[in-house]
Amino acid sequence: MNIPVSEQQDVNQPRKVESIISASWVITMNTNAIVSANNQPPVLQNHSVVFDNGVIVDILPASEVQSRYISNEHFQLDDHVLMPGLINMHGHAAMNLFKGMADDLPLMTWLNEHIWPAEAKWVNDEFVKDGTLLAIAEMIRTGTTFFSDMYFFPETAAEVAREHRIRAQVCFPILDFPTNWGAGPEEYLHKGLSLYDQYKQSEWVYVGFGPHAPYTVSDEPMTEIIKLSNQLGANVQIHLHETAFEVHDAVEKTGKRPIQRLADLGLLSPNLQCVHMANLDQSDIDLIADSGAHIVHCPESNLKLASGLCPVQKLLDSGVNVALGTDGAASNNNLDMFGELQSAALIAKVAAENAAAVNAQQALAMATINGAKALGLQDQTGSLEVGKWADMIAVDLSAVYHQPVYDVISHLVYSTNGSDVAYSWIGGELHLKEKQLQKIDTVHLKSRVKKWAGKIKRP
Ligand SMILES: CSC[C@H]1O[C@@H](n2cnc3c(O)ncnc32)[C@H](O)[C@@H]1O
Ligand SMILES: [Zn+2]
Repeated sequence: MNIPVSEQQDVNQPRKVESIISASWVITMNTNAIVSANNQPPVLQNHSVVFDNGVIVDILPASEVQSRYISNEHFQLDDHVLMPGLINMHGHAAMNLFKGMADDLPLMTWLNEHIWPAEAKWVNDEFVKDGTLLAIAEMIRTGTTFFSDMYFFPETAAEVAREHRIRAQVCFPILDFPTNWGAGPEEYLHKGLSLYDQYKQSEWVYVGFGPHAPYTVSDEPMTEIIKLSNQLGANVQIHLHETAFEVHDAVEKTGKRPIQRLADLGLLSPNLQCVHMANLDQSDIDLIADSGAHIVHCPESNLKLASGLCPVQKLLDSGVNVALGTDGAASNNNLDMFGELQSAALIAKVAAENAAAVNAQQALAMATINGAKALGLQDQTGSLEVGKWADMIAVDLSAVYHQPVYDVISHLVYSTNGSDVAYSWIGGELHLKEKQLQKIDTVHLKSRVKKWAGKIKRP
């Protein structure tokens, strides 16, 4: 191939690139490194990550970067940890507008008596537009670069994510009954498939199927979902085994535990993401492990709604991929993935009656590379590696309350929260700089949200 002389690279000259980020610590979460000696991902001291066209091109000691690369943009982040952006694998973004509306209730009372009536009254296209942007602002501010959503008006959530340049998996809802978004399963599937078509080439928005739960989706639509998702190779996300009531009620009505029913229908596959799984026995774990389906653990929602404890260590020991999600802000009540990964590490110890259960590295993996695996995008995101998207964040450890820093991984899991996130890049685009959102007009957003709050009020 003939390269024009003007474009030829002199091997001795520094290569011109889009951006260079140098930080005191770099945690790559490289998949191979995680399984290296002591299961400890390496912490690279004083390293630089170099990216061009939104993709990582090099990770090297900061002392070598000047001689190899040249860029108009070089961030020198002392006392910061550079790491992969967090992946929030389950939520209902627009529900941010219902935050604090119905607290201290168990799941079915919360849903039947508060949330579903409120959704019937308020949820429309405008609600989803403003609520989703509010959620995106919180997620970017606290370190999330990829989120998964399951809510009504998914075309609006997808558009808000696309417009604001955050990556998203948008699972369109399917239920047996009508809602403000559609008349029933046929219409949900029809609208969802056209949304899938719209984004099938996108590297930012991934459309998946969102059957709400086993107790709201009967066999006929479930079978249709299985057929269509297999044809397309699309992901499916479902709330599953969230409460003991769900499991007992299913056994009483169908003679089967919910996951057994779904297995018999043919839903279990590596394209399936099972959310919650807070009430499991060994037969459930075996079904998941054998199928290659993924689990999305939502520890804070499970605690708040008193749903149960997901046996994360047992699942990991069985070879199941466990990712992490916040669930919606009406059952959490925030979207801070640093808080979530701390909760995940702490609760696992009580659940397993073992302080060594879900150590800091495993918790961090759940919030990064395991999310990417659940999405089927582990070659694109979830760790900092050459050739992957530049989806990354820098966490500021300079505050007095972070001193001393012996082990940055311990700090990130046990003593950091989302407000310590100072920088965020998605596909190399700068979204957060010195803790300030760069692409969202928060003054305008807050005034829109205040208007909603004035109308909705807490009953
Ligand atoms: C089909 S759109 C999403 C639907 O799910 C409701 N929801 C929110 N959190 C939970 C949960 O923890 N379990 C079950 N359903 C949940 C949400 O309000 C929407 O109606
Ligand atoms: Zn949920």
